[in-house]
Amino acid sequence: MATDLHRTVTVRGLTRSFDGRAVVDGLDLTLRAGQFTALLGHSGCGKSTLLRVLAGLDREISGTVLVPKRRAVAFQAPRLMPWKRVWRNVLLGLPGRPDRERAERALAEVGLGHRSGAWPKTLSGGEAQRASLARALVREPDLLLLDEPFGALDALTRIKAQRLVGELWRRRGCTVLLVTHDVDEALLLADRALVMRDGVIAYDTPVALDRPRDPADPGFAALRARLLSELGVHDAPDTLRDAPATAETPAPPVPQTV
Ligand SMILES: Nc1ncnc2c1ncn2[C@@H]1O[C@H](COP(=O)(O)OP(=O)(O)OP(=O)(O)O)[C@@H](O)[C@H]1O
Repeated sequence: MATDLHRTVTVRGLTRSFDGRAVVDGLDLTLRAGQFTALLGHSGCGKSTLLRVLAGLDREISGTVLVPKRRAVAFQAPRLMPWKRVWRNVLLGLPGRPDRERAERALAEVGLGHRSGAWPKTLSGGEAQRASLARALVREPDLLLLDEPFGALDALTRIKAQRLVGELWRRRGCTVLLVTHDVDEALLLADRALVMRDGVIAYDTPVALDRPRDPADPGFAALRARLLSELGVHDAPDTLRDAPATAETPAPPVPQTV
């Protein structure tokens, strides 16, 4: 494991513009070694842009960005090459001779050791997402960047995948930045939550709750309400109080995502 310094992220005055419009606009951010941070914000506010910069996928920037050398990213779409078996997908882009055992160790870590020789099209959505996670883990990242990795999964698979990421983070001790639209997901997993707005980190709060997290915990509910308010979403209980449900007008679904 690298030293704390090598697992830290430091961003100062980061600006990224598209067609003369600054999507990220003088952003400052420090991520401590081993910290699990969730990044929330409205669609189009620049979360993925920031993540791509941290991943080294976008260098048309101004400002200072110091990130661990060993970093890996997993996206909402698993992005597996259909013509390569799962284990070869896991090793994609790594230098040296393909080492199937190495790929299988990473696949075993995400509970997919038995699908190593499969073709991507034969995997379920959750399995494909786990394969994509194995591809990130095989790089032994000091910084793991996750861009809505559970967004396309059904509810049950999503819960399992969230638990898996939580376990992997505890086991690996890497610094994690998770982009999500789901406030509850942020509070279940992260020990810090950020809200991005107007190209900067507009709100930054520790999530100092006992683990495993319990949405019924008053502290959880309070943070949830605060984050939803930062995101400009009215909290569900208030909405329900304002407009009590009747038999004819069932209660609206509880908003959890933005
Ligand atoms: N390559 C690009 N060329 C032009 N504009 C871009 C490019 N990439 C992103 N943008 C613009 O930058 C803004 C921020 O995009 P970004 O994908 O970072 O938002 P986001 O917060 O991740 O959104 P979402 O939550 O919907 O994924 C958007 O207005 C988007 O259209």
